[in-house]
Amino acid sequence: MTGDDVDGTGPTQATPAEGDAPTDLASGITRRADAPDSLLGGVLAGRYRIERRLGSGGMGAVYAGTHLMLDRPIAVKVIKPRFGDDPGIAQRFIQEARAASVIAHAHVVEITDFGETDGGTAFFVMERLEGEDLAATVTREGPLVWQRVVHIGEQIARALAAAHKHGVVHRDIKPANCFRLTRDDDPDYIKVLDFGLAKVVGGASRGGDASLTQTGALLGTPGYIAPELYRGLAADHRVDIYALGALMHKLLTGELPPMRLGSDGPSELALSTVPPGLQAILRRALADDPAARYPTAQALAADLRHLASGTGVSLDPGSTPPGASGPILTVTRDARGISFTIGAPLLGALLLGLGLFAFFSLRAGSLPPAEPTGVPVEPAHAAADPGPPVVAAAPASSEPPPVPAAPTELPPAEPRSPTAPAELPPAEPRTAAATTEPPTGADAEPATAAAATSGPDEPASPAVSDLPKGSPAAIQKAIRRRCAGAFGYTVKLQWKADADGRLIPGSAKVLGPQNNDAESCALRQLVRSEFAWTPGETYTHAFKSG
Ligand SMILES: Nc1ncnc2c1ncn2[C@@H]1O[C@H](COP(=O)(O)OP(=O)(O)OP(=O)(O)O)[C@@H](O)[C@H]1O
Repeated sequence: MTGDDVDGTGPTQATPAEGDAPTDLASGITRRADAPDSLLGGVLAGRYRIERRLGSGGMGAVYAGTHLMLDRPIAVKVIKPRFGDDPGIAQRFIQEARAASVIAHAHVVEITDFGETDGGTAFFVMERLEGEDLAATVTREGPLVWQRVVHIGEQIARALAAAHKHGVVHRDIKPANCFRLTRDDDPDYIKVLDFGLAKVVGGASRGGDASLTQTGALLGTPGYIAPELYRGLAADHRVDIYALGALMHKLLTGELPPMRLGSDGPSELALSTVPPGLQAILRRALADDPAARYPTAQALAADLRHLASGTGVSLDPGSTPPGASGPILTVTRDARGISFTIGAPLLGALLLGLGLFAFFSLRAGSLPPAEPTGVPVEPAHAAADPGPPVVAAAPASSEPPPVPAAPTELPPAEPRSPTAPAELPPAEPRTAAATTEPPTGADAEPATAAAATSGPDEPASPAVSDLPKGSPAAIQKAIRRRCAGAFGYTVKLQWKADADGRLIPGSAKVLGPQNNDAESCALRQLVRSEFAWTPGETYTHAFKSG
């Protein structure tokens, strides 16, 4: 919930012409009535006055309004016009709103109404919250003290536990979808937003009448997506547990989890001020193998509660904190916190073709195959490839997961990334060294600053206009900042971008023998970066630092 406009159109604050009478949008069939900005000043469904726009995200815009009869503040999420061309999207939007509305939990935003205008614009009505989302909090305040993170994490875990009991998997847990408000003197009271809505967007992007049962896409926000989804394996509610682990990591360190929570990883340093009990919780939530993860959000909430109350963390017997099996993947994400989807067949072909998941395959040899448990999220490749998954699914956990009330499935999707425009040049390996565009990730700094740090050893720059957001120069800047003390010679890096312009996990490598701390540090910074590049590009970059 960043409020950023992912379409690049910018949040519009248009108001109706002066003197305009309120429009009853429930009876309005015209496109004008359904265009989001024309909602301002109107009355939706005969009872909700729409007053101002709070922000917009990937699938819709959110407006502040008032329930006219009850004189009560409300917020309305209205589907975006571009989804209006999909005949099924409004139906799915409402289905998800209906599913989310039954969760009824203190830490889940309350959905009080939903519907569709005659013009086909779907909407749902929520309680209006006063505060900000956690993305805004961490951007403004930086890393939070661990006690706050434990408190916040426990509330989200409880919300997830309630949702999972109803068969609802969130699929897009991230700071932007967790709203922070003050309640009963608690300034960190959390309400989770947008349950199940990632699924709706995924189904929409194929166009036509995609149904809830269609599969074939990987949904979520890079950095928060569980490894089993990347592998195209059967997945379940534990993808939410992984995402919550990533969210807590982000709140604690300001960064997404590294590729692995190895003993010498940068995250170890980042987490060094965190109590060992919390580190163990994070490793277990972020376990690469879902079976090593918390089996339920309830179990995660219980451990967070134990930690908060000083009674220690009660890890299940036999479930080793998965320090050696921490998250393998950290994937780039857009700095504006925008969700996107990756077409799984394409991703799979890339990964297989390039051999980038050799590491996964090696690890998978030690994993016994098993059926997924709990609320299923269908594998990303299911529609395109009905054969067995490349890597065995995780074994069932010792603790029974909640019984799903209504299994949810993953609909197909196309990338939502705004950073992969169609007009970008075709993919061809190249070397890049400078940019005039600002990087888009957490390490973002002004391009001029990045360019200023470009050393004499950098390869010749291509046409500046060719360079995408998140250039090698920006990477260099970020790496220098993080690893500067260890450098003193030339480091050569290579990495590849996927079809959405995101770094392909495992593609980043140091050219030549990687045998020292500086190279390791540079590599880690690269794979943890949140930049985006031209889709399909291979990049090589050499620079001197120190
Ligand atoms: N119930 C609510 N009460 C108050 N403000 C809200 C509520 N729901 C959302 N908002 C505000 O509306 C803004 C836009 O919400 P929206 O869900 O469209 O953003 P997003 O999470 O970035 O989008 P998406 O999840 O679709 O990618 C949020 O940043 C938040 O400030």
